[in-house]
Amino acid sequence: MMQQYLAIKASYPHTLVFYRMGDFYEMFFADAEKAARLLDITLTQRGQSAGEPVIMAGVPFHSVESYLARLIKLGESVAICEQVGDVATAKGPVERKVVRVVTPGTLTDTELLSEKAEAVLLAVHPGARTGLGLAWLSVTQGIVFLAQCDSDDLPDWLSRINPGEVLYSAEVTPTFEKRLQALAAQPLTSGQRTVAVVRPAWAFDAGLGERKLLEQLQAASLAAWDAQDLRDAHAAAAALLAYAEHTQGQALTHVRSLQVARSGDLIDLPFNTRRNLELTHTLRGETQPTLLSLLDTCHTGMGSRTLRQWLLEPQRERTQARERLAAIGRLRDGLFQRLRSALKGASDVERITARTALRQVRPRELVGLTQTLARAQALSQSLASALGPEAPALLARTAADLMPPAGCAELLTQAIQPEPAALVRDGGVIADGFDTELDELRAIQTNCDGFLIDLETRERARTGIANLRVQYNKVHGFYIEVTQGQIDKVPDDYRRRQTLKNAERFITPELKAFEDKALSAQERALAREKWLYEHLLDQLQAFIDPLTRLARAMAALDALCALTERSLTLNWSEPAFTPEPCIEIRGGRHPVVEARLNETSGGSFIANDTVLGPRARMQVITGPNMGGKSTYMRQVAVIVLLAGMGSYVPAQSCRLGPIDAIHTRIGAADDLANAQSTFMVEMTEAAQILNAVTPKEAPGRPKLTAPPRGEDGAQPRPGGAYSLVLMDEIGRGTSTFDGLALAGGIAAHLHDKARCFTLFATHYFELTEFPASHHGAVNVHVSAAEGGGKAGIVFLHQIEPGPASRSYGIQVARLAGVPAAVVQHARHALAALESHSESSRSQVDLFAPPPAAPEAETPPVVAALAAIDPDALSPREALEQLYTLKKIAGNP
Ligand SMILES: Nc1ncnc2c1ncn2[C@@H]1O[C@H](COP(=O)(O)OP(=O)(O)OP(=O)(O)O)[C@@H](O)[C@H]1O
Repeated sequence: MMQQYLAIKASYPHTLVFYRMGDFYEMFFADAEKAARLLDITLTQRGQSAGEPVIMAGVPFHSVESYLARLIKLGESVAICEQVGDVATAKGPVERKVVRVVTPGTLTDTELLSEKAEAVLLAVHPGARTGLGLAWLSVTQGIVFLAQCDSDDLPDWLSRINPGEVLYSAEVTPTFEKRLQALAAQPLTSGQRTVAVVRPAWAFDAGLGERKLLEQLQAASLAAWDAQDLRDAHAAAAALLAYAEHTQGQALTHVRSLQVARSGDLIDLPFNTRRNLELTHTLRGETQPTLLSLLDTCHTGMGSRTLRQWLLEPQRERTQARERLAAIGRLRDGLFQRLRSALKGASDVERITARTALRQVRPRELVGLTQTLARAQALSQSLASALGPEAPALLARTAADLMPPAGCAELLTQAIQPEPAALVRDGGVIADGFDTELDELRAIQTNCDGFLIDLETRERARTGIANLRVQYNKVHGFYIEVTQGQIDKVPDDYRRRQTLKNAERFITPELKAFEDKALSAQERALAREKWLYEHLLDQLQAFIDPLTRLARAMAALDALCALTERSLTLNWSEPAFTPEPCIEIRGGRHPVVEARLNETSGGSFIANDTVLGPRARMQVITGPNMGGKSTYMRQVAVIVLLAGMGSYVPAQSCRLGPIDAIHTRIGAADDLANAQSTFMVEMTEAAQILNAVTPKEAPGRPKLTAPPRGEDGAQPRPGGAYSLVLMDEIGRGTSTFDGLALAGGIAAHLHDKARCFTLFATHYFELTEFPASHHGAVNVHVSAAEGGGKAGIVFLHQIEPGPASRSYGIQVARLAGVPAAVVQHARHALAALESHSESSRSQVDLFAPPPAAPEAETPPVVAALAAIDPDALSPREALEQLYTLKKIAGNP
């Protein structure tokens, strides 16, 4: 057995091997020690192998899921090694095989997966230059995604893809490996870490990847997806698919879709934006209150996952958003309520379908699927009939896709018992009446006594032996017992089995046949059930594609119903998209802050307008601390994002031009782990934004020399899109002058050179002079009133035109409970500072561009050289010129 174990372990050197022995999964040697440490289970020793004691630790098979869950959470992978041979006939140890490998990126077990999030596997392949090929998939979702990106953008892609595992080649450069390992070790927004897994270099073969993709998609060319040239991504896909198949122990027949993610397709939401806007996690890493937790009133896990994806991956092109808005518009008239009640309690068809394709599906999941197919059919019909001929396209498609494939539900109902056992190996899964042989085998078990009584009666009548008895014992099995006195009446077809003192025992061909059946009936029934279940899985494979479509339609409908419900409950309105660049919001609110105020009855949220367009593309926002600057800025970004995903928005009205990215620099967090100071983090983030929003000078195009000014200054990027930039108190992490100078420089750059709408909140009053010299900028302030409350200040949270008159920092400090003596001291010091600064203030133009560097004079020797035309010179003249040049250069 140890030999068998060691041979298996050799193929999984870096994975814990769970080796099935009876009712336990055992681990040996180093695996046992590791598992004992991680799971806090007991280590034992038994026997010897190669002269060493065998150290082992085990977990009971019936509770294996909870141990697996803990190990996966710790980033471990586990190979599940089952007995596959026949225990009865095996000589030596029963044959065993690893049937699947459970890894963080390829989970399919419902028990191990979060209902609301996908487990994603990613493969990364550095190309010849600085590009990277990416390929990723969630095994339960069945879509392969491909992308090629710049190496510098890897962190943003990682944060967007949120993989549980990332695969890379053993032959990447040590620098790249180090960088990837470091990125993987950083917690994602979700607080989850990624496990980086090294795979052999040959697994990353572009040709192989393309072939595998074509095989999965059953297509002849990748051109239909415009993916034929993504060689680095093909290489990544080769490793991705091979690894996923390796973990599932079989082909991924349900993976039939491909999507190419191009960086220009989506509204960019860099890591900082996702974090600062608290889209899926709060700044503290909790899952609520966040924008997603507010939006997600879905009734199914599939719906929640879809909603999350819509939120995090809004498209720049607005067809999709328009379709969703049209669908919500139609659902709002009460239709959504009827549909939702049918969605409640629906099973996770998407995951069940994937598990069916992977032949891992459990009987009860199939019962859930059967019931959900009935719901889907009802949903499809009621949706189609409610919509009529003028249906929005998305809803019409959804209704069509929700129609279950013909024959699927019938097959399942006929095949599976209404309340089956949890596992096929326990029996009691296949329905009565589905298979004659199984029915017979079951009948033998249940009707055993009846058959024996019936046989006894018939044999008594046939032989005339009144005391003939049909009986059974463990040693001899079934027999017919006839007392010695009646022996002469025994018919010819009776065969003697045993002779006793007073009686003879016989067997007949009929009884022998019954015995064969009865004795093995239970075992055979179990075997038959297993076979029938496998056969059922074969038949179900034909339904995988329509079931996948049905699952996606159901998930989309659930997400749309949730958005509809939110739009009504929270009083949101439909955004309008316009081709010209603008952000015009009337009565905008921050939905999460508003919800919190409602919950805590902390007053009502004050709605605010925002108007940004080519004439006013930057707002310089001033006002007291606690006044609501951050809230206002975030609310604009959140509204833009919600509209981008195709949701109604928390505003009275909203008109939006094309937006290609949302960048945020808010708050300052020390990155102690990476030894970066608050100020360093602040500047790094600012630099990233400035680089991202500044159009790159394409070779051959005229240089952007003078900063463009006035109305024509900032032109939209190709495609007419602007980025939205939120800058909150930039420069505050250093000394006042440095900070102010940097803030002024950054504002000027964003205004003059970048293609963006900017909300620029600051405490530097000097910056309120910025709009005077920059025509695309305006001052706004959050209002506060003096005199009210015990701190002498009331926050009105209203955005008003013009700069703030003062900052109220001292009042806020008092409000926060700073001792009165300190507040008094500060007031005194403030008065002194203000009078000093008034008197010594010199006119400094903070925003003037630096003087151009003086033109370097052309050296005389170069000028002389330029004047020479070599073709026009005789050899002698050439020699003279050479002497002259030497003289000019000062060499006699
Ligand atoms: N429009 C609003 N209506 C009602 N309450 C608001 C509004 N905006 C902000 N608030 C409340 O004021 C609090 C402070 O807001 P916020 O953090 O946006 O202020 P701030 O001006 O950015 O402050 P600081 O300059 O200190 O960062 C919020 O937590 C919220 O409770």
